[in-house]
Amino acid sequence: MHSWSAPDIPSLPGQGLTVHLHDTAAGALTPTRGAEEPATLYVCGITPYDATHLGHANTYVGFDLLLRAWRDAGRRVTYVQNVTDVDDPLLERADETDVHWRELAQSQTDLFRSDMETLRVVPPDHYVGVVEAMDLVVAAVERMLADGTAYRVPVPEGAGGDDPELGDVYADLSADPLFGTGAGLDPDEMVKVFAENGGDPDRPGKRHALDPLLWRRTRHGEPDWDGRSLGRGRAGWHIECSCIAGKFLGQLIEVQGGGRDLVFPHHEMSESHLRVLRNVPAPVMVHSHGGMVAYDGEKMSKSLGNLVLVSRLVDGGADPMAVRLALLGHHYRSDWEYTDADLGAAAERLATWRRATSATAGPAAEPVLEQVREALARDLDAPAALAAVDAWAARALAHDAEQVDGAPELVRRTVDALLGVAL
Ligand SMILES: Nc1ncnc2c1ncn2[C@@H]1O[C@H](COS(=O)(=O)NC(=O)[C@@H](N)CS)[C@@H](O)[C@H]1O
Ligand SMILES: [Zn+2]
Repeated sequence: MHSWSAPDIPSLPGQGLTVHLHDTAAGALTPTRGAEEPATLYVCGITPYDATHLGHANTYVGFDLLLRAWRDAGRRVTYVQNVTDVDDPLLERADETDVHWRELAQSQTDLFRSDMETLRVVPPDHYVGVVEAMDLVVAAVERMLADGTAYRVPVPEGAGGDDPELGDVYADLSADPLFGTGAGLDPDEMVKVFAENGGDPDRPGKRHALDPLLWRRTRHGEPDWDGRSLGRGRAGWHIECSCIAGKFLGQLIEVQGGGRDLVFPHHEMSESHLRVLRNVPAPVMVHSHGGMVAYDGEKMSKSLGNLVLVSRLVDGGADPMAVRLALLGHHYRSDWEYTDADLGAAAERLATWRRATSATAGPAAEPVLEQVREALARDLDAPAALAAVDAWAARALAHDAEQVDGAPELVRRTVDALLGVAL
């Protein structure tokens, strides 16, 4: 699947610092690797409907900072993102809105791509839909059945499909002694959160309540794919990301990223499947999660319908760079409530920065570059980076500092390359 066109990233003098990121599993700041190591990043992509709300955008702009900081630090990055272009919630939404699920997925993925371009988010090197990756999932699930780390559960009576005795396939989590060590939840909480996020802890025939679905056999009226020895059906949610990340990122996923709502069950399960398939204890080095964006007092989400869409803001006249700055004004890991005032304040900041960098001379810019680099290296502290640029702009507009030729141009390049904001 094609991704989207990449924004220019201007070069900067010198080189960025080693990026430290908060690791959800360790609960601590963790250094990512040095310039000599190729960087591998997996960020879970959208389930394509109601795209692109500010919650989605908050997450992808957040990891865009990581990608930009890594490149500034001289690292070669391989970035992979999936699209969950078939899944229960997508099929439900397609039914509700009487749109064919393929059409819904296609149009919403197109809208997402154009929103990412509008926000100047650097595209992934591999943008992969689960539909096009179905064979990867079939091969992985056949392996797990052969290794005894997965098992079949009979399909409910009358669910439809050929040879129902083949059954759905579940992962046997007891094959992974490290399961659950990432999320920091006790067993009861895990069962509760699992059930709230598409899990089926009470399904008869399962060995353990938390065992996740790997392969769902054909059901009446649902799309299905050739599962070879599994029988026709479709991929489970978590194994999809294990397979797509595993295929393109080789032995180590340096950063597995997403919003905090993916910590459990999704990222815990995806990593568990990779441990079992690869027989390694730590397929993921840093577990990185962004905060939740709310609106009208509730987490912005499809089901609640309290969505603020990037495209609607921009169609309404908002400068995309003001939208991006509104997001950058909040630390990527913080939960926050979007208000229209956020956009207003960001538009003002944008106008101030544009005014301050329109001159040919201004206060020295090297300190700003250094402060922005330090801020991003410290767990992508965008608010601190914005404050450093604010301070420079105030001095530039007050004309109370030495006037260095070309300084405004270096500030423009710094803000563009590291924050993705075109002035
Ligand atoms: N309100 C929100 N605030 C911040 N991030 C959000 C919000 N809602 C969703 N996200 C993030 O946006 C990304 C896409 O979410 S999604 O469309 O529901 N799709 C999925 O979670 C799956 N396709 C991942 S494989 C995820 O990383 C999710 O954590
Ligand atoms: Zn995922």
